[in-house]
Amino acid sequence: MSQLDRIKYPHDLRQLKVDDLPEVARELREFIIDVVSTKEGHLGASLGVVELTLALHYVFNTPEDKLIWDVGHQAYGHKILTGRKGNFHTNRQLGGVSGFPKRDESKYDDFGTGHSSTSISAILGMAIAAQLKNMPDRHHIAVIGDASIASGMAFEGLNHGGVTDCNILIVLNDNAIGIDPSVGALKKYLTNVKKGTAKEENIFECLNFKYSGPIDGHDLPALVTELNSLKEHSGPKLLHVITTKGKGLKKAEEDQVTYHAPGRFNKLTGEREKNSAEQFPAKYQDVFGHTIVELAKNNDKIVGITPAMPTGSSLKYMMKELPQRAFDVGIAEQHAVTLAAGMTIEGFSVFCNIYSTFLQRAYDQVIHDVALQNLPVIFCLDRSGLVGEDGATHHGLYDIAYLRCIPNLIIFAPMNEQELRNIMYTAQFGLSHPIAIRYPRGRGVLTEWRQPFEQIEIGSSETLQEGTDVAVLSIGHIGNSVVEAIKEIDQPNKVGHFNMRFVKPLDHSLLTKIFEEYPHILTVEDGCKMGGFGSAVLEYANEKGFSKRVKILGVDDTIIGHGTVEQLKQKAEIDVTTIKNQINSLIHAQQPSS
Ligand SMILES: Cc1ncc(C[n+]2csc(CCOP(=O)(O)OP(=O)(O)O)c2C)c(N)n1
Ligand SMILES: CC(=O)[C@@H](O)[C@H](O)COP(=O)(O)O
Ligand SMILES: [Mg+2]
Repeated sequence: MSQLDRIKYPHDLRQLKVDDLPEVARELREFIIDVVSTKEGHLGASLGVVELTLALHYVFNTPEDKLIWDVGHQAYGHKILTGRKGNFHTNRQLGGVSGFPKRDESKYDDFGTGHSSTSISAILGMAIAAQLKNMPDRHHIAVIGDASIASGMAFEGLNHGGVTDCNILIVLNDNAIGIDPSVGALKKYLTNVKKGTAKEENIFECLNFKYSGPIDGHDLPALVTELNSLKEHSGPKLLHVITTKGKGLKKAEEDQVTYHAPGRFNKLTGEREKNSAEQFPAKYQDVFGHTIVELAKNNDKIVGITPAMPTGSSLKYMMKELPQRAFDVGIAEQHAVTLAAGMTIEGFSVFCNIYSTFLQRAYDQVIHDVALQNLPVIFCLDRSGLVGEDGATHHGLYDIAYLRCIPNLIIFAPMNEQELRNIMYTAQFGLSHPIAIRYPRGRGVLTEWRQPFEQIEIGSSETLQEGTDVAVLSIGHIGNSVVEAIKEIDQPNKVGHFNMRFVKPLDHSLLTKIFEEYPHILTVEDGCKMGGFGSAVLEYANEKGFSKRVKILGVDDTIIGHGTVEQLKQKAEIDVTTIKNQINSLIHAQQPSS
């Protein structure tokens, strides 16, 4: 039995001598590599904090002491040491262990994470509560990365924490990289601290934190000594540790961007599995990434912005080819939106690419800084709909609902790659309103997407087929599932299919015709039902006095967890089979009386 096998919970770890810990670290790293190499997931971040994870659980009395992992993609070691080693092979799979800390999964997961930069506020909340509850001996630790600490919310937490006497320890895990290399003035400052050339005053000390470090985050005895010493100091503290993302797997250390989440790989060599069908259909993100370069080469007013996702959004192509006009602003969604607003005022066509789930953080900026001033920012919302294995924290299910209620905003969802290109082409000339273009994670449907551009009329839909009994109104990529479903039914000529394209403005003349001509109406979307596209159709029908029933297929008012996109679509009942069954049952339903 290995050392690691003997550790079911941190209590077992604490029985070991410090000298035993490096061997546990070796085994833990090997175990993470072993599982992630076949089951996939986030790799580099967890490999980088193996020693830190062991040291924290060794020194502190978890779960009585509170420990929060910012983002949580680096918490695999934590999960394995806290009762989940046996199940870890189910990581990110349907019904299995979540890829992020989750309160209902373990009492060791003190706070649910997934989105970055929340840990300092949350741990401070717990620490203030401990004071109010007269629990002076409890320790409160947040581990946060160098990219995540540069985000506004983290600063807000530090700013507050520094004027308290709370027992909090912020561990800054500095590996100089986020998913892509870290950016910004703080990154430069931290680099100077590491080189020993920072100005006299330490930024964290100025904020009233007891600063210690930088120390080598892979040196277990040093970590244990430092943490034990910090444990004796009450009040706000920050420990700066230097780690290497991907530590222990050569390829992951050498190519940290790819090995953030590398997919399957050979656990001995680190070599990634080759996917022979990698070319077509193209990923939507790449269609965006290549198209913005193509457009920007002919239009010097085009600017691209990403908050810390150059690789995920594929803005990296523009950053390489037109670096003066493509900006990675770090994990700063709020700033990204308002920055875009400012540039738009100066006459630029700004494509602000933000994952649907991360735009949630910049909601007020979308309303206050963009929509109220009717600035024609072009939002590209990647990863809309169900994203799969990242699960609940990352699904882009709410954007239609949260954007639809904002005046001035146009909302468009392409059904395929060409529609994405065409709307980008259309928007670059400057619309009279801001626009949100939502598209999913993954691949489109076309074998040839680089076709000549065509302008799209705002508010126009596309009739894919006319029918007699059921009108299916789809929005975006999920329309392709409707096409498949119609192919599978016995009487396809009874079905009309309309690719609505715009959630806002809706194609009112088409809707009127549909309500007048079709006995049954079905709407299909890959977002939440409440306030979504189907709701918009219903509101229109209600306003115009159409009393026909509208059946809405979308995601119910419930949390959808992790699994493959296909499994989750089935669970949410927006998969091809459900669509087919719904159409069939409407074909066979009685004609409504009005
Ligand atoms: C609000 C938000 N924006 C973007 C992301 C996507 N994201 C996940 S991890 C990550 C980088 C985090 O870097 P860092 O904090 O340095 O941690 P490391 O991966 O280096 O351990 C980013 C940008 C996110 N999870 N949350
Ligand atoms: C942890 C995190 O937020 C990111 O790493 C996210 O998992 C990226 O998602 P994509 O794989 O869809 O780019
Ligand atoms: Mg980092």
